[in-house]
Amino acid sequence: MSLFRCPIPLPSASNLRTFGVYSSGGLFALGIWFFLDAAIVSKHANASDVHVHINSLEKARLSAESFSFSGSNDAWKARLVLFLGFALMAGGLAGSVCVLVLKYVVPEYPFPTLYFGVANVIANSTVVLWVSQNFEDEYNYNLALNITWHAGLTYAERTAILRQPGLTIWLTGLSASGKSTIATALEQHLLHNAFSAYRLDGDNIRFGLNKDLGFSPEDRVENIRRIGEVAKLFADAATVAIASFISPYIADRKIARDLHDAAGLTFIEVHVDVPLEVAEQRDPKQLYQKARAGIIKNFTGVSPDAPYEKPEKPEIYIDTSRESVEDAVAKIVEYLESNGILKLPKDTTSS
Ligand SMILES: Nc1ncnc2c1ncn2[C@@H]1O[C@H](COP(=O)(O)OS(=O)(=O)O)[C@@H](OP(=O)(O)O)[C@H]1O
Ligand SMILES: Nc1ncnc2c1ncn2[C@@H]1O[C@H](COP(=O)(O)OP(=O)(O)O)[C@@H](O)[C@H]1O
Repeated sequence: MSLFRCPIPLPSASNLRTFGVYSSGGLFALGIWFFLDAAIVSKHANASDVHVHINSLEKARLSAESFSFSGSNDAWKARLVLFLGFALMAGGLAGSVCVLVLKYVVPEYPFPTLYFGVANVIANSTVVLWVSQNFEDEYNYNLALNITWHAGLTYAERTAILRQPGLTIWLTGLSASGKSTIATALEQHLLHNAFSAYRLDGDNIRFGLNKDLGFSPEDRVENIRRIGEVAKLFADAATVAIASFISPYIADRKIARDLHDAAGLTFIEVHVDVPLEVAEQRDPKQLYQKARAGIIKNFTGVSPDAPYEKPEKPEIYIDTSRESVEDAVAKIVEYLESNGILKLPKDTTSS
């Protein structure tokens, strides 16, 4: 039993000893509390599991440096810290097993004394299992797909160089509500004011990227999923992506929004509203006429199987039966300026 006695003589005063026992217990409890607290905070802030050890490092940078000796060496530093962390945890686990076998598994120590040793092993094993499980999932996933994230410039670096933020302005509404007309005018207005802007339009995208998709509910879901991803790339490239799609389903627009939120990019939903009768009167492509005649199936707002779900809380609402195209553009620009998203020069006359 003298195996674990400290070789350095310690003060023998009994209250000093008691103080030592309680302080080490307190420190242990504090350590566990900090660990759990950091894990919970990390979970909320990063929406993923344990990031406690490498929170101060940018994950994209870490992955990009996986096979490189250049860069800031963050990856190597993180690996060293992780290696030491895992080595300490493994040492802790091995130590707890030794203590259990040598100190507690003896006939004189039945339950509950034996429980101290067992609890020590369980505590150490749980920490090791939990941490390794969380790291393993992510690396296995990337290994299985054989892909590595390559980070170049960060979004912050791009926007600083280009001196403009990236964002997505998402126009949703019935066919002929005025989405394309407003999107075109807005794109021109921003470009004339030296902002990079690019319009992604329902009709146009279906000539290329999404030419394999029709208007069944499944195809519309896929259409919006792809556009959400593309718009996010434009926004990440420090451009104003102006997406004008019917995008009839609330859930799909939310997916596009969440994608931007997760990347820290601004997403502004604009409901381009119009009464169905007004849209039908406009009917610039005679699509409503064809839908009423039964020539076009699944036509949004007309066919019972093609509903339009209005946004519940769009950032901007425009009723094009009451507001002109110029009013609509001014309203969007006003929103961008008053929310500190873009600042357009005051003296411009171009639109
Ligand atoms: N069945 C049916 N329903 C709705 N729209 C139809 C349909 N068939 C063809 N079109 C033309 O396609 C344009 C809408 O494409 P989107 O990609 O915006 O639609 S969706 O978001 O996937 O619902 C739409 O363009 P806009 O009028 O500019 O909205 C129409 O020109
Ligand atoms: N206030 C308005 N805003 C937008 N378009 C309008 C407005 N008033 C009339 N229009 C007309 O309505 C039609 C809308 O067509 P479009 O922009 O292609 O709509 P969508 O892209 O939603 O199908 C155009 O012919 C446009 O000139």
